[in-house]
Amino acid sequence: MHIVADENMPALDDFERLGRVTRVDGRSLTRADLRDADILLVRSVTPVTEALLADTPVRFVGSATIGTDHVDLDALDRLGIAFACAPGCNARAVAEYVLQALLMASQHHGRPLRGSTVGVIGLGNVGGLVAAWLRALDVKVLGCDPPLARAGRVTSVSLDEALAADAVTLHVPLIKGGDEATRHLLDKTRLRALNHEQTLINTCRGPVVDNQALSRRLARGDGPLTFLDVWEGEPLLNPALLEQVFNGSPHVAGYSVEGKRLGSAMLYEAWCRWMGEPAPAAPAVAERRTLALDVEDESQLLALLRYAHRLPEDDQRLRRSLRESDPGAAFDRLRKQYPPRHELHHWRHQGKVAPSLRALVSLLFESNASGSARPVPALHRPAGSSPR
Ligand SMILES: NC(=O)C1=CN([C@@H]2O[C@H](COP(=O)(O)OP(=O)(O)OC[C@H]3O[C@@H](n4cnc5c(N)ncnc54)[C@H](O)[C@@H]3O)[C@@H](O)[C@H]2O)C=CC1
Ligand SMILES: O=C(O)C(=O)[C@H](O)COP(=O)(O)O
Repeated sequence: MHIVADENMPALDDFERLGRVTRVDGRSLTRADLRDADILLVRSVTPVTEALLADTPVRFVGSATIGTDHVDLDALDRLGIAFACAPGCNARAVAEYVLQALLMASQHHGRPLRGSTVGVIGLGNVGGLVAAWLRALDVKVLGCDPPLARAGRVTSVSLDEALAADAVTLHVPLIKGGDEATRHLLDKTRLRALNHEQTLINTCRGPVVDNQALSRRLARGDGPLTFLDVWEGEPLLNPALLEQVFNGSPHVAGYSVEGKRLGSAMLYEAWCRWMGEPAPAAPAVAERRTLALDVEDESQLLALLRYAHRLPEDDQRLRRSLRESDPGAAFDRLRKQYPPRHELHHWRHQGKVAPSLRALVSLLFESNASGSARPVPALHRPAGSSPR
C-alpha cells in the first residue's frame, strides 16, 4: 500500500503501519506524485480535482480538515474514489481563538463581553460551540443558520439581524456558487452597515468576506474592529488590509496539537470504516497537568486563554512576514513552523473562579477525548464502488 500525505500532517502512525508513506508539499502536489498511490491524505491547501486524480490508482482521499471547499466531490464520485474528512476535529481550537478575540475586543471597546450581543453566522461544529460558550457567559447570541433552521435544528435570526450585534463571528463553509453561495456573504453593502463600535471576526474562509470591499470600508476609519485569520488569495494577502485589521493571523485558528492529531486519527477511522474493519480504540486519556490560575474577571479569563495561545503573537509574526521577499512562501512557512499550541482541556484547571464565570470555565476544560463528544469522521462512498 502506498500512501501520499501532506508533509504538515502529524500522527500518521496508523497509516504508516498500513504501508509506505510519502510526504509531499500539499501546495505543489501533482498527478505525477500519485502514479502508484492508493491513498491520498491532504489538508486544505491541495485542490482535489479530476485533473489531479484521473488515471491514478488512488481509491481513497482523506482531508484532515473541517472545510472541504478545496475538494471536488462530484469528480471523486465520477472517478469512484471514496472521500473522508474530519468535521469538528479542530472546532475547539477555533472557538478558543474566537473567545480570545472577543475578549480583546471587549477590552478595546471598554465594555464587558458578558451582557453584550454576538452574531454567530453558521451554527455548526464551530459556531455551535462558540454559541454554547458565549451563552454560558450570559452573552446574548444572535445565531444565524438558515439551513439548520430549515431542518428544524435551531432557531435562526436573519443575517442582517445578526450583523447588528456588538460583535459578529463567521462560521460558514465557503460555497462558491449556486443558491447557497457564501462567497462574499459580507459584501460591500453589508460591510457598509458595520460601524466602529462593532467587532468583526472571520475564521472560516477568506472569500466569505469581500476583502477589497473590507479594505475600502476600513480605510474610511469608522469600520469595525477586525480580526482576520483567513484571507482572499491565500497564501498571498492584501498587505493594506493586514495594516488595517486589529489582529491578523496566517490561517491558524484551528492549529492546535489536539485538532491536528484528531484530524489524522479521524481519517484512519474513516479508512477502517470504508474497509469494513473495526474502528481503532480511542486513545487513552493522558493524565492532565494542572494549570493554576484564578479566573475572577474577564481580564483573568483572557489571561487563561493566553496561557495556551497568544493571538497578538500570531499577528506580529504575520506582519513581519510581509517584509520578506516572498510573502506567500513566508505565510506557508509560518503555518508549517507554527509553535505547538494546546487546547485548554489539555490541562486540569485549578484556582478561584468567579461564580459568573464557572459555567464557561468548566466547559473550556471539559475533555472531548472519548465518549459521545468525540467527533466522528465523515465518509462519502461513491455509488457502486467497493474498497477491494
Ligand atoms: N481558520 C481555521 O483554521 C479553520 C476554519 N474552518 C472553517 O470554518 C467553517 C465552519 O466550520 P464548522 O462549524 O465546523 O462547519 P459545519 O459544517 O459544522 O457548520 C457550518 C454551518 O454553516 C451553516 N451555513 C451554511 N450556509 C450558511 C449561510 N449562508 N448563513 C448561515 N449559516 C450557513 C450550515 O448550515 C452549518 O450549520 C469550515 O467550513 C471551514 O471552512 C474550520 C476549521 C479551522
Ligand atoms: O480544518 C479546516 O477547515 C482548516 O481550515 C484547517 O485547520 C486549515 O489547516 P490546513 O489544512 O490548511 O493545514
